[in-house]
Amino acid sequence: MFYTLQGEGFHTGRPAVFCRFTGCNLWSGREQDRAQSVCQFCDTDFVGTDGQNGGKFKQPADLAQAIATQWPSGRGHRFVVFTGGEPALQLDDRLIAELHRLDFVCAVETNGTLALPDAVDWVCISPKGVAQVALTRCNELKLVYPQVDAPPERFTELQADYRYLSPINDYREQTIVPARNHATQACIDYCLSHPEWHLTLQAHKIVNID
Ligand SMILES: C[S@@+](CC[C@H](N)C(=O)[O-])C[C@H]1O[C@@H](n2cnc3c(N)ncnc32)[C@H](O)[C@@H]1O
Ligand SMILES: Nc1nc2[nH]cc(C(=O)O)c2c(=O)[nH]1
Ligand code: SF4
Ligand SMILES: [Mg+2]
Repeated sequence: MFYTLQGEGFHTGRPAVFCRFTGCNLWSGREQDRAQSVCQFCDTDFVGTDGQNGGKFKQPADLAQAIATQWPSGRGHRFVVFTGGEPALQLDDRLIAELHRLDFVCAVETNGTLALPDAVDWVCISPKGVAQVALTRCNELKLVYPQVDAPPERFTELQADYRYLSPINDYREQTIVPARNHATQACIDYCLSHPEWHLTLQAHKIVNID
């Protein structure tokens, strides 16, 4: 868990507590499994619960309280982003209810393959490779581009208020993003010829924050 600025998509620049769940249904998180996985470009270490402010929380209220502790005291505009790993494996109605009680707006970053609690306030789906997207609508669709098995045209039926292309980043580089590499140029070209798609950059990597 960490307090930072949302670096991607619609809410870029917005202060948020990030709560990163362990585990994913599309990759084990082990390097030796990466090449055989459905999702092969993940830039994130989601193995274990020993990360920054990590731990195991038995009750939803305990996790909600730990999240609230991250927020600057006496300040409103509370916003939490559930990510991972794949948060849909663990997120449930009780946790969302506890966070709503604590006045948090709840967002989720998901690969879209699994159902989510209805009460989540903001859903960002980021499809991966051949994995079938099970959700039918979202607030934002944030497609990592290019992906041979997941071209933008595959998602025309998926309802989304906003559609973003996010240049695929070399997973070996956690921080530095070249100003304009091949993937970024490909995103620019696609957006210019398909104006319903907007470019988003991983701003946190550019400015080197969490
Ligand atoms: C680590 S994932 C966790 C949430 C969820 N499992 C998912 O895939 O959306 C968080 C975000 O990082 C993006 N991401 C992961 N690896 C990336 C990479 N190499 N380049 C660009 N975005 C990446 C994902 O597409 C997703 O939008
Ligand atoms: N600043 C920042 N913004 C982010 N947006 C999505 C992230 C993620 O890993 O889910 C992420 C992240 O790890 N850091
Ligand atoms: S990007 Fe998301 S779906 Fe892909 S391995 Fe990472 S956590 Fe899993
Ligand atoms: Mg990230």
